[in-house]
Amino acid sequence: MDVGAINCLSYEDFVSVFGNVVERCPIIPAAVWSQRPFPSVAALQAAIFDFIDALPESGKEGILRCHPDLAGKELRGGTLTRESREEQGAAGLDRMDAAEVSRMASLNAQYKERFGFPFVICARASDKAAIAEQMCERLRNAHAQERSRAVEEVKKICRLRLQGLVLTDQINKL
Ligand SMILES: NC(=O)N[C@H]1NC(=O)NC1=O
Repeated sequence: MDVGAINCLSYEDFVSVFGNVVERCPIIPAAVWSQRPFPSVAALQAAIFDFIDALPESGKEGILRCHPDLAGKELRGGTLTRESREEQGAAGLDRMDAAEVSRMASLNAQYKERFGFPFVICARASDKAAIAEQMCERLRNAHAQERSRAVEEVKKICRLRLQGLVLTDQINKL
């Protein structure tokens, strides 16, 4: 799909195509649809990022709370979104031994206890060993610093999901 086709979408179709570029937050594409026509796919992405940046801190934390745990019960139960399942699979999180699963569960729990939202990282840009390391490291961050770090990861995930949905020639480049 190119930017011309994107600009022709009804809001129902737009939300159906872009509804999960931010995990389980279809309100974001539903909100930015009214800014069309977008001059480029990069402009669509910028509108999504601006919407996120304009949210109060509680709204940003709300977005983080829409993310499933990494290697958590949703992965085991098969209830992840398609995008999340593919990303967690790409990082090898669906192929962990019992010790790795239990370490990840303990880090997820410590992180949630400390910050009140789940650990979020762009799994496609990482792997299971690096993710566990990052969890340990980021657990030491201050709350506000960690919230903005996690939102940056949401944007990385969004960029890759958008890329997967659009053509990547000049005008559509991100
Ligand atoms: N918790 C978390 O980071 N979840 C996500 N990361 C990612 O790349 N896809 C997700 O669903």
